[in-house]
Amino acid sequence: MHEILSAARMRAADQATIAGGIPGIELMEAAGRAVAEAAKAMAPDGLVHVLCGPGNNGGDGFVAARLLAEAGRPVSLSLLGARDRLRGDAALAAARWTGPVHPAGPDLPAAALLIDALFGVGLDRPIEGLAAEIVAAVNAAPAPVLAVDVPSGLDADSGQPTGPVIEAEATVTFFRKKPGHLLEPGRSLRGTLELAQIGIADAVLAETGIDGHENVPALWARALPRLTGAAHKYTRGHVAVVSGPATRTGAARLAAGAALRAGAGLVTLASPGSALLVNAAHLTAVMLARMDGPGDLSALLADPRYTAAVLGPGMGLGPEARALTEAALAAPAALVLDADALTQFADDPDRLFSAIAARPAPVALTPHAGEFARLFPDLAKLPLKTGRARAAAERSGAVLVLKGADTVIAAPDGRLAINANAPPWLATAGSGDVLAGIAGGLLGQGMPALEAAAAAVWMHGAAANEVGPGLIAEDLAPALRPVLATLIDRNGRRT
Ligand SMILES: NC(=O)C1=CN([C@@H]2O[C@H](COP(=O)(O)OP(=O)(O)OC[C@H]3O[C@@H](n4cnc5c(N)ncnc54)[C@H](OP(=O)(O)O)[C@@H]3O)[C@@H](O)[C@H]2O)[C@@H](O)CC1
Ligand SMILES: [K+]
Repeated sequence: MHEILSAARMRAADQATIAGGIPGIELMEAAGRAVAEAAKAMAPDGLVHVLCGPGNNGGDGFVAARLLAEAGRPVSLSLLGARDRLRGDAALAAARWTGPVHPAGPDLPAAALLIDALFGVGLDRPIEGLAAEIVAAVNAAPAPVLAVDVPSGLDADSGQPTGPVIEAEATVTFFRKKPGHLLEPGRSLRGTLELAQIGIADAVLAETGIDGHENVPALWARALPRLTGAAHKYTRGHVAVVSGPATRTGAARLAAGAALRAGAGLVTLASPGSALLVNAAHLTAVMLARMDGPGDLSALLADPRYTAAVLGPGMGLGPEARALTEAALAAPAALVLDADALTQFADDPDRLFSAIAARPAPVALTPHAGEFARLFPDLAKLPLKTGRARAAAERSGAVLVLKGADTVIAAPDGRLAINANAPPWLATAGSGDVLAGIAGGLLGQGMPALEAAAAAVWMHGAAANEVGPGLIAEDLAPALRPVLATLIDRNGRRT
């Protein structure tokens, strides 16, 4: 249920189902029924006004209107375009509606609920003219809006509005979610999301292919590190985190604390001598090692007990900092490269990618949009965030975590997950440092790279939801405890 389908793949799934012998009108009846049920739950009484468009999205609206009326609800319906121009299943659905069909316009009745069945995945250009006036009127109306499939005006693949767009309280979509339900601003515009099954068999996915998955624990829970009775701290991995200079140490400490909370057995902060005292003053369970330059870091990481290293948070730019990252790339440990450790390669991204290709252990890159554009200037122009992440993972040979409110995680082999559990209060100073630390902690326990990165992003969002508004980055690592408790039981077994 967590696969994601583009608009084109969703159309292919509809068509394959219809070709397999299930009439399209049956799918539409099921879709309309799901919308009618959602409408009843949202507005238990009062008038429901259904706005129907000229295609099959409008057809779903006709079905929902009929079923609500049959259930005794007051319903009114308006249609954008002429009734005699409806085609196929939409025409069939309209023929079963016996109530009046009003011409759609910006004058809306005082309703308890508005159903937006104007445009679905068939939208292929910006909404304008009369339809745009209707969208504005719907958004200004006091009644909540239930969108059919996608809020009208939203591009189902990118999550971007194509122009005027409906702001919905809730959306009912069919068979599988579309990327635009999870990518911002689509995720905000669709309100709460309900996924309804309408008679399309799961087996059709083998034919259509998928565009990725929603990032949910089912994707990676089985790859979580397993704690056995025989576990001791040395079997749980040892993570090195590279500290910045004396005036910029907090970011690395945030990452180190998060790596420990994520389950790494040992975490060592590799600190320049000049920053040892300030780091020492703040550390307890995290250990401290003096590291004055790339030679020291190479010597430290040559010890195979170091299973992962995290570089970037607070690290700084310039040749010395870059030499540290080069040293880590040449070491055997798995790596998380974040922030400055990425920007260090802006002048020569191919140097980073060839170093990644030459090392056996995995690398996760965790850029935000700005850092991404420095490493992948051409890919940053691709229209879809999913396409940007996928292409960058393929080029770099690393697991790519393209951060944001809608973080996309992609592997070089094409696997991709869109994360959708991050609350807005996670956008705060130091939040990214904690994410890098969680990813390092999971990689250090031997979790495969895509799974570790996806799990880290999800846990980060879940921890932020535990904390709630007012969160500061220091709150995140402690909040991993209740999050981990939902994933790993007291016997160390994955739940
Ligand atoms: N049997 C099935 O397949 C099932 C489909 N299902 C449902 O169908 C939906 C997809 O239906 P769809 O493909 O007919 O497209 P839809 O979103 O209704 O819009 C296309 C219409 O709008 C028009 N148009 C487009 N853009 C426009 C614009 N900016 N401004 C103005 N007009 C514009 C375009 O006309 P055009 O002018 O381009 O000829 C066309 O008439 C899907 O989201 C789901 O809800 C479910 O019931 C399950 C079974
Ligand atoms: K719609």
